[in-house]
Amino acid sequence: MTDHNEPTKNAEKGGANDLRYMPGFGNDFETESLPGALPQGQNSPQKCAYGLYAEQLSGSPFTAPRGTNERSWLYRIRPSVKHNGRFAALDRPFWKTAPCLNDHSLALGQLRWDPVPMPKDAVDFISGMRTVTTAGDAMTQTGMASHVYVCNTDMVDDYFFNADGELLIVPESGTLRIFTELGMMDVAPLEIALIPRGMLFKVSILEAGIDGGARGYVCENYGAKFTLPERGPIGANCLANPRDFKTPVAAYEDKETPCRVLVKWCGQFHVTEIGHSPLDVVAWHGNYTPFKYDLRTFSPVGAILFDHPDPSIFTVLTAPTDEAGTANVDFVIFPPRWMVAENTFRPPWYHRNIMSEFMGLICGQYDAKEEGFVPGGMSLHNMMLAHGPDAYGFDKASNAELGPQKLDGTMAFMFETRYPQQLTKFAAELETLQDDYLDCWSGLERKFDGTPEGRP
Ligand SMILES: O=C(O)Cc1cc(O)ccc1O
Ligand SMILES: [Fe+2]
Repeated sequence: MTDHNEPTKNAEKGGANDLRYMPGFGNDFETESLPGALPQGQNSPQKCAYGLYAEQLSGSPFTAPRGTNERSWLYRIRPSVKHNGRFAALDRPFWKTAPCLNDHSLALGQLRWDPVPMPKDAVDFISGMRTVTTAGDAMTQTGMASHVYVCNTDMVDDYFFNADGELLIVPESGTLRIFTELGMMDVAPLEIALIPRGMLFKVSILEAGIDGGARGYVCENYGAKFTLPERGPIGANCLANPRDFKTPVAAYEDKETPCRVLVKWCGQFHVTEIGHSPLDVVAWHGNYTPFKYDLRTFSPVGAILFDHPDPSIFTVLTAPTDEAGTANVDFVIFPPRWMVAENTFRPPWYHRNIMSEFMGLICGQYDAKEEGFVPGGMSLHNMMLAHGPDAYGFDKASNAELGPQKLDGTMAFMFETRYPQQLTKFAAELETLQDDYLDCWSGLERKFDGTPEGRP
């Protein structure tokens, strides 16, 4: 078997960062691993070079407006019809799909978990996917799911595509090598990757992290594709800049041995056996592509005089709905930044929100919760359920000296959706669920005593 990835040919496992990428968000890219493999001036010549087959992969309806029309042309050793034989049912009981209602009997409340433990058995990126919440309805292409992946095994002859949505992958421990139809990406903690709906890929562990494996979070977006948020009065720069998104150059496997294609389709899993690798795309062009992005390149804009702005200022990617400003899901980060606001309670305020907030932590501490929210952990503050700083954080921030202060070495994030997030049985029964989470607010005592100063 050979991996072809020009010009760094045969990028072997272990060689992190030797892969090549093309910069830009939503660009029309072109790339070939063999010279002349990509037709010029047309998509579908009578005969393609090297005996390749031409195939279009459409990520939007043919007639979508120009700004949201996404498709790529793939030039491959065999067309995908040769990859999709007769499917058999496959059991992947921990990967759930919306609607998945009443899956547990846990009482309504704010929830927090310590990290998901690594299973003792061999699990790869697909069998190690653990759904925490589902929202909306995949069948109507609305909503999302929040997952955690825990894996300790490479996908070698197994390949996967998800017809139900795109996958936003947020590693927390361990570096992944993601080999997609359009090329290879190495993705480490503090980076994210996006795999478009319907695109085949496999995942191996390039550098092991926790327990000799890898762990992270995934947002499965059933709705409109993630795009960059409008910057409004911020102007043409800052937040996530388009050139920091990286799309892989073409790479292919020439492998004629037994392989399996796994598919998730309307919440069900299916498998078919084939005699070759489906990652056989030698050249491609188009704008329906996977990409990765380094969260350290996000340029935050924030409060430079007083008050705490809404966290939407930290939106990296947004998946819109038809209702203005009402996201199917937003991917928001809380990156290292300077806090300088005067006469201000600087951490997040207490609040209730129509949107439902799933949070994870990649490293460091989160300013509203210095204790109890640890890297690899997660919290769920669902539609209209009150939350905010714990008692310790409130006290500390209410009495802090308000000089310039850098929040450093930290990266939290939020999957925030307009749809209520339904808990799975797995999450409700997870041993790392913190039974005492609500106690973090129990020390918030009455300070009102009828005087303007209140009780200290
Ligand atoms: O709840 C949270 O911790 C996330 C959050 C952060 C913030 O700065 C403002 C609102 C908000 O929901
Ligand atoms: Fe919140």
